Amino acid sequence: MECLSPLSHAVSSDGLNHKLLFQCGDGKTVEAALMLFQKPGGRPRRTVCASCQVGCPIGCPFCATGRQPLERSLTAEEIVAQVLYFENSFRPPAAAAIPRDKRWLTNVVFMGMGEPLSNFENLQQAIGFLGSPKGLGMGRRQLMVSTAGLAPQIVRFGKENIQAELAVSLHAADDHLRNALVPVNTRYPLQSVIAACREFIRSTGRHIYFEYALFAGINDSIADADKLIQLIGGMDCPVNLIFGNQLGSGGYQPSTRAVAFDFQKRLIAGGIRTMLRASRGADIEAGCGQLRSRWLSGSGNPAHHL
Ligand SMILES: C[S@@+](CC[C@H](N)C(=O)[O-])C[C@H]1O[C@@H](n2cnc3c(N)ncnc32)[C@H](O)[C@@H]1O
Ligand code: SF4
Repeated sequence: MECLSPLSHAVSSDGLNHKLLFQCGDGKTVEAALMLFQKPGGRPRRTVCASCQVGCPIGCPFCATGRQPLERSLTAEEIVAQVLYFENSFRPPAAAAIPRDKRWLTNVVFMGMGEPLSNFENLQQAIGFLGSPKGLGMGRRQLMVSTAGLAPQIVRFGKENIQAELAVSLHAADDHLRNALVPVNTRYPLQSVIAACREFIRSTGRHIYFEYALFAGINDSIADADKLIQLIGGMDCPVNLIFGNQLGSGGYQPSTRAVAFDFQKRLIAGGIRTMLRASRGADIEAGCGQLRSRWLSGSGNPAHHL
C-alpha cells in the first residue's frame, strides 16, 4: 500500500503551480507543491516543494504551517513519496515523449510544512535516496533544504556532508525582530546561527543561501537592509528576497515592489548578491500549510478533491 494518498489538488490559473494535499497511513495530512518554470532560452525547471513534518514546532506568525502545532515528523518514506507522486503520476501529457526511465523532475526543495532539520535522520535518508542512482539520481545542486536556523543542526549538516544545498530563513537581522518573526531565535540567536553558518562554510567549502521574506512595514526598511549588510557582509552568500505571502488575515502584507527594489538595491550597494523572487501561485495560496488549514477547517477552497 502507498504510504500517502492524494486527497485534494489545487492548480494556479496559469497552470504552473500545483498543490497536493496527501493523507498519510494514520490519517494525518500533509501538503506538497509542484512549480513549473522556464526562463526564455533556459531549460525547463520542474521543482517539487516537499514537507518534512505534520505541522511545525517553530510557530512563525506569518506562516500558515506555523499556526498548526507539530503532530509528528514524517518518515523518510513519506518524504520521498511526495516527490515520487509528482515524478510518477503527474508528468503531463506534453512530456510523454520523455522515456519513463529518465527523471522528469529537475529539483526538490524542502520548503514545505515543518522544520527539516528537526527531522534530521529521516531527511538525510530521503536525500540519500533522491540523490542515489537507484533513486532519482539528483545532484547536490538540485536539492535544497531550508531551515529556520537550528544552529547545531546546521553544523551537523555540514559535518555529515549531506548532498543538498542549505538555505537559512533569516527574515530579520536583529534579535528583537527575529524573536518575533522566527521564534526559535530566542533559543538560537542570530550570532549563533551566523557562527553555525560560518562553520558550515568552513567544513564544506560551500556557501549558504539566506532567505528573506519582505513584509510591509515590518522588516523592509533601508535600516533593516543595513543591518543585514552588517550581519552577513563578507560571507559571500547570496540572499533570496521574496515577497511575503499574505495569509487570510493578520498583519503580514507583502512589501510593495518599489520598497522591495529599494531594499535589494541597498543590499547590492553593500556588496551582497541578491535575487528578488516573485511570489508564485497566489490564487492557490502559495504558502505551504494553507491548503491543509482550509481542509482542516472545512472551509471552501479552490482545490479539486480527489
Ligand atoms: C515553509 S518554510 C519550511 C522550511 C523551514 N521551516 C524554514 O522556515 O526555512 C520555507 C520558507 O517559506 C517561508 N515562508 C513561510 N511563510 C511565508 C509567507 N507567508 N511569506 C513568505 N515566505 C514564507 C519561510 O520563512 C521559509 O523561508
Ligand atoms: S516558516 Fe518554517 S519554521 Fe516557521 S512555522 Fe513555517 S514551516 Fe515552521
